[in-house]
Amino acid sequence: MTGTAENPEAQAQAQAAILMQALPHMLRYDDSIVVVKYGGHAMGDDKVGRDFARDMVLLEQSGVNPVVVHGGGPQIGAMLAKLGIKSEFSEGLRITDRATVEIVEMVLAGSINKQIVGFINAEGGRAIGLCGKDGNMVIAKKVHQPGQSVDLGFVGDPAKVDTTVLDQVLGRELIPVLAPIAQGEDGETYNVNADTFAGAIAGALKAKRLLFLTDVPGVLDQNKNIIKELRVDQIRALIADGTITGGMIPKVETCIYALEQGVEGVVILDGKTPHAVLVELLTDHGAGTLITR
Ligand SMILES: Nc1ncnc2c1ncn2[C@@H]1O[C@H](COP(=O)(O)OP(=O)(O)O)[C@@H](O)[C@H]1O
Ligand SMILES: CC(=O)N[C@@H](CCC(=O)OP(=O)(O)O)C(=O)O
Repeated sequence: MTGTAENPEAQAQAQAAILMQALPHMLRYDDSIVVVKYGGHAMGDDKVGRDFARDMVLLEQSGVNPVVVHGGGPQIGAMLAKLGIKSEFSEGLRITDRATVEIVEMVLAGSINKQIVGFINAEGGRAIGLCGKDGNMVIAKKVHQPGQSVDLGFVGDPAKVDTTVLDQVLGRELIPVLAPIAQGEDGETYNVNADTFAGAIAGALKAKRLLFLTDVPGVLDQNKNIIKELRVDQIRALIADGTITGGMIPKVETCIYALEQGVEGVVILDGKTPHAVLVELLTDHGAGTLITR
């Protein structure tokens, strides 16, 4: 038995000491923008969703301006399977025909977006759910994969980002929650990879941090140990020697893009670890892999 459980005063002192440890970190991020990409694999069950929402509300209350960009790849896959629509990927991107894009928009901008908004509001925050179409925030252009003959259909990359709507929302105790759906100049709806969307938003907002919540502790070396810090040139070497593969390649490429656009640092971390975002931003320990220029 620790003394604190029997001694409420000592317990309160211990709690106050923990709060004080967070002060330098709160000051560091005060009034700055942190974009958090919440991946479909990191979403898990309702408890994980509620914990994530509480972290966002705590950040907002600490003076940080969080912007959530969510994915939902596994959830789209489950809905397409339920409807009997076959789905395939080419180099990590979902081949998206007209029937598929309707479902993608329904799942991302509809159910997942509103679920996250609901979780944040239930924890005392005020979230506002948007997608790239709102206020022409993101204009997409159709993706053509070099050297590939396959037509990806309605898959887009962010060609233009207009932050007017976000500028209105940020700093007013509202937490924007963004679904990676955008309109093209041709008026069509495009399915945008959530990592790419988050990178474009973080770049346009010149965010202090871009956090990728995924299903691994960070970038792992050949022995599966976490690499705590990486610079852009080291990333290129890790891709070249085969240490970074699969879904991690577009993720780290987005990191490089975001850093080039003026984001100060990008962190890849495990979204299923309780309070991963708070550990990263508000403790001395930190979490995941920090990538800087
Ligand atoms: N060096 C590496 N370190 C960590 N993960 C890696 C590495 N190389 C490949 N990966 C893979 O990348 C995956 C994360 O990418 P992805 O599945 O696209 O994530 P998300 O769905 O969260 O966007 C990991 O689950 C892992 O299988
Ligand atoms: C073009 C493309 O592949 N879009 C993704 C969008 C969702 C996403 O990226 O979700 P995660 O972050 O959970 O992977 C898709 O259709 O799955």
